[in-house]
Amino acid sequence: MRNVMRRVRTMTFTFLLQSPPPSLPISPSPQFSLSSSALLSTTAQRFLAPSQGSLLRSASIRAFCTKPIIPNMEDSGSPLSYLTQREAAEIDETLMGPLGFSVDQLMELAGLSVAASVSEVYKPEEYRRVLAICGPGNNGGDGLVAARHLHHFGYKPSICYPKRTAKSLYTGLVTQLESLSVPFVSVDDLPEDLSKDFDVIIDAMFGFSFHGAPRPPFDDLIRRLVSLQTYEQTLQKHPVIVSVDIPSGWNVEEGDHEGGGIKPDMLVSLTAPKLCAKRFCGPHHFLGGRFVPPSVAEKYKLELPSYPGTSMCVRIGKPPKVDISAMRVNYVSPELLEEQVETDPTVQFRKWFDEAVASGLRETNAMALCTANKDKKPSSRMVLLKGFDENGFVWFTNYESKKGSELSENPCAALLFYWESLNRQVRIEGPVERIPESESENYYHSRPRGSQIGAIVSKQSSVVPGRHILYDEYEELTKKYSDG
Ligand SMILES: NC(=O)C1=CN([C@@H]2O[C@H](COP(=O)(O)OP(=O)(O)OC[C@H]3O[C@@H](n4cnc5c(N)ncnc54)[C@H](OP(=O)(O)O)[C@@H]3O)[C@@H](O)[C@H]2O)[C@@H](O)CC1
Ligand SMILES: Cc1cc2nc3c(=O)[nH]c(=O)nc-3n(C[C@H](O)[C@H](O)[C@H](O)COP(=O)(O)O)c2cc1C
Ligand SMILES: Cc1ncc(COP(=O)(O)O)c(C=O)c1O
Ligand SMILES: [K+]
Repeated sequence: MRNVMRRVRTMTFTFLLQSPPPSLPISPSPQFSLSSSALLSTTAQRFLAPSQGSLLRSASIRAFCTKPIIPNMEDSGSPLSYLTQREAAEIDETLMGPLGFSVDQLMELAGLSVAASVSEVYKPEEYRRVLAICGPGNNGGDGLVAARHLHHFGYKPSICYPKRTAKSLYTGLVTQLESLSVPFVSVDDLPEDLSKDFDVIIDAMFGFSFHGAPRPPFDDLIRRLVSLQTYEQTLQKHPVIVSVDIPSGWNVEEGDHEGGGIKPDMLVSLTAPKLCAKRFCGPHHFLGGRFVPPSVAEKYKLELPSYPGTSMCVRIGKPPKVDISAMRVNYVSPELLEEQVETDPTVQFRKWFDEAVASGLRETNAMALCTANKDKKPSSRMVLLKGFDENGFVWFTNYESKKGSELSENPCAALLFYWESLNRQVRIEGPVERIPESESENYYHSRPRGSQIGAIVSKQSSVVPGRHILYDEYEELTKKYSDG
């Protein structure tokens, strides 16, 4: 039997509620309040002062730098097709002619793709206030639909729709938004500086039928979006601009050929990117409009990425380069006070575990298991917690794996749970022992057949000569034990 149980006898527990101030000073400062974080150590049977906890953390941030061995990662940039203005219009006609789509359908899917792209990058907790600036054509319609979906996704949209189209499709979209109490703001009522009132601006003024130079009032609105870029240098956070299909004011094929146009942070190309998208330099280029039938793709020789799972959008182009040192989250957590915490850490763990399960977290029982070999060289990996009580925490693994042999050499481990949406982590440290073989057997037999066979086939931590070896052995064992 390869999959067997381990139990860690608990020696140290640490319950940590994460709510530090945005930046952690290296030494304690008056900024630290008692509620900023709390650590509970049962080994010492006392609580560390919150500032001590934060200080430890900030000190360790500066103290350690590991040099991992990083494999060479090739850029897997796949070819992409770009449409001319004429091709875009032709595809539109084909979809709504011989292919039987209605404009309402396509607009709904386009607007949903825009909302999905926005919510993939700009989370409502941080980018709640959305302004959709909608033009007179279908691009404007996409903006109206996107705003409705964003409302349902938890954003707070407002609409600027200065040139309304009298067709029932558009009046319907307006009615739908009004029924959600989404405010419509006139150009005159919009602040000159849009940076204070909005976190996201959806640019849905013009799409692929744009020509010439923008006419009023859109020229002025585009100017306001351009001027946001000059605020960028002075303000820490400025509203992000999300352009629908075409950055408004850009030539559909040549892009921002005169310079001085808007520079969106996100472009959501619909159906396929238009030629101007080659000039897009922002960090987030997405494709939406998951409705292209194969005949259209073949006719226009469209090379498009496939959409993942059930998603309405897919990122195209390289993911943005991030400044890792600037990545941070503002933790907003309730206080964790000594008197709120159970004296028995197992009881406290049960409480937090149940809350994590109730909050809908996936794989609440996934935990990092850290071991070290006899030379004190540490290693870690995820395993699943399969039970716990006052005697310890139990998981299954393979005795012959790396972790298995490390635990034989050095029967001590650290476990770590991180429940991100709750801002909580639990650290557990202690000696490890094998649980009785009968318990292992019972658990093994409770597993699904596929997992049982998989565990036998998998020689954990060893090099696999090829995928087929695993498949073949899996097949063989499935046949061998077909009688149950
Ligand atoms: N299958 C697809 O591909 C799908 C396409 N979809 C969406 O449709 C978009 C194309 O829509 P569209 O054809 O209605 O054109 P769009 O660009 O929104 O605006 C035309 C309006 O703008 C006006 N206008 C033009 N120039 C101007 C100027 N300089 N200054 C001022 N106004 C100007 C023009 O007025 P006109 O000049 O004709 O008087 C007209 O009123 C496309 O990009 C995508 O977002 C999705 O919904 C579904 C799937
Ligand atoms: C979420 C998750 C849960 C896992 N659970 C287990 C587990 O319960 N037992 C196990 O042996 N491996 C589990 N694995 C695989 C291990 O992380 C690891 O890849 C494997 O056990 C080999 O580790 P080692 O070479 O360090 O011994 C899990 C992986 C993930 C991502
Ligand atoms: C290698 C390995 N073993 C065991 C498990 C846990 O499986 P089970 O829930 O059947 O014990 C996992 C889960 O991801 C795993 O990846
Ligand atoms: K646009």
